[in-house]
Amino acid sequence: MTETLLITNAAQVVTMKGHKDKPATKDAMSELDIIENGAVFMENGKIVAVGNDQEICSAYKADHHIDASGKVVTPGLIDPHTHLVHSGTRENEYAMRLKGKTYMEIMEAGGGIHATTRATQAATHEELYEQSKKRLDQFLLHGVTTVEAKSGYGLTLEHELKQLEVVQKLQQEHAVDLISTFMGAHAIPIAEKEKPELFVERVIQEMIPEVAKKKLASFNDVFCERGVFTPEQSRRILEAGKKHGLIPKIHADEIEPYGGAELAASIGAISADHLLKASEQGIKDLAETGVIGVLLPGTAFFLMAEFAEARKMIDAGVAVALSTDANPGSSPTISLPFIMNLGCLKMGMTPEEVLTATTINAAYAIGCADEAGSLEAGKKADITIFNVPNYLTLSYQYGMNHVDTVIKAGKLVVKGGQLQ
Ligand SMILES: N=CN[C@@H](CCC(=O)O)C(=O)O
Ligand SMILES: [Zn+2]
Repeated sequence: MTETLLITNAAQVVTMKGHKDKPATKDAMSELDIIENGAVFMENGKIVAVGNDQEICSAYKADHHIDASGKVVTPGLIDPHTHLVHSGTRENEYAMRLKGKTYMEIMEAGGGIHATTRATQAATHEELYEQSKKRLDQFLLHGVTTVEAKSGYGLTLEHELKQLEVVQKLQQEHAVDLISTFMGAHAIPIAEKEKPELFVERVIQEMIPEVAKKKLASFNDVFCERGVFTPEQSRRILEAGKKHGLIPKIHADEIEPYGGAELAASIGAISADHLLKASEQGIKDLAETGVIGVLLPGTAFFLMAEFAEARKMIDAGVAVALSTDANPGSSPTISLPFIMNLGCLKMGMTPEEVLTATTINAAYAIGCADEAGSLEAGKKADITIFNVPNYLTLSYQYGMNHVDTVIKAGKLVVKGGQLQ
């Protein structure tokens, strides 16, 4: 039986169309394709037509209607970098940092990622599932319909698989679409601190082949940072992933310039993430090779660090995407709309650019732009309706949740700001 739904009378429909083959760069990041007094018709979970209200309403009849008068319709937002599946919180470390300890000092003393690894290792599959499901519900309530999720708090084959299996189960059972990334190289376990090479070999020989065999991830990510994985170790881990069909991603140049952006460009990564301290050469390399810069301003905000140079990157031709980096240590938030505020206020981006960075460019950063990230015929009917009169208000009023309605694959999943 066909299921049809029509959104009518929207103050603005932001389609984001026109970025078919590649992410938006430079001026194209400001091309939103806005339809005033717009409408969207969808059938069986897919978008059929987007256009002016009168045209669409006279051409299509639907079983269900949503009146979007006075509201803004956008593609469902996409978060391309999260550490969704984990156990526990680290507010104690937050208090330590407020007194002057640094993120890396806390990690070197056995806290940080190690603390969350202990908690995640101790948690059962069911416990991790329940905690992560609650976070996904919150993402949905904030207008996000696709979320990338990394492992990396297991650090043994058994516990990395456990995290990835939770992602897989959530993908099957939750409305939000999940894209899975293996990140066994998130930290060197404390017990192996003196023999990092043994751990690198274990990631390469033991973990990557098993993750690939079980088809539990699409991407392979490494924390390339002084005191964690060197550029040379990172390269080996990412090359090994490539041999098993895992596409490289890199946590690059977060704390200091370390050649992460350069490595991302030379190895053909789909994205380089963080980039707070990316070098001039690194930015140039990303632009030339088309590696997407996934910027995480919530992390700079929460770690009280300098923000990534988004303006410089966009002007240099880097395709920029934005993400929450949702995790318990460096960015405990799920609010992608707040990240949009930070993009404008702290990184020199425009309201148009932050919308591009959380829709179509975010989709490209996790390889799903063929079916998400814009409102175009044939794509999944993933749609967010904001209770604001125009898109500018989204990045103007900050720290507020304006989400009214979310439609996922043609189904109403949030109505009046409430989960259905
Ligand atoms: N920097 C490395 N990984 C995460 C933080 C993980 C944590 O602190 O638990 C990040 O992207 O910020
Ligand atoms: Zn991260």
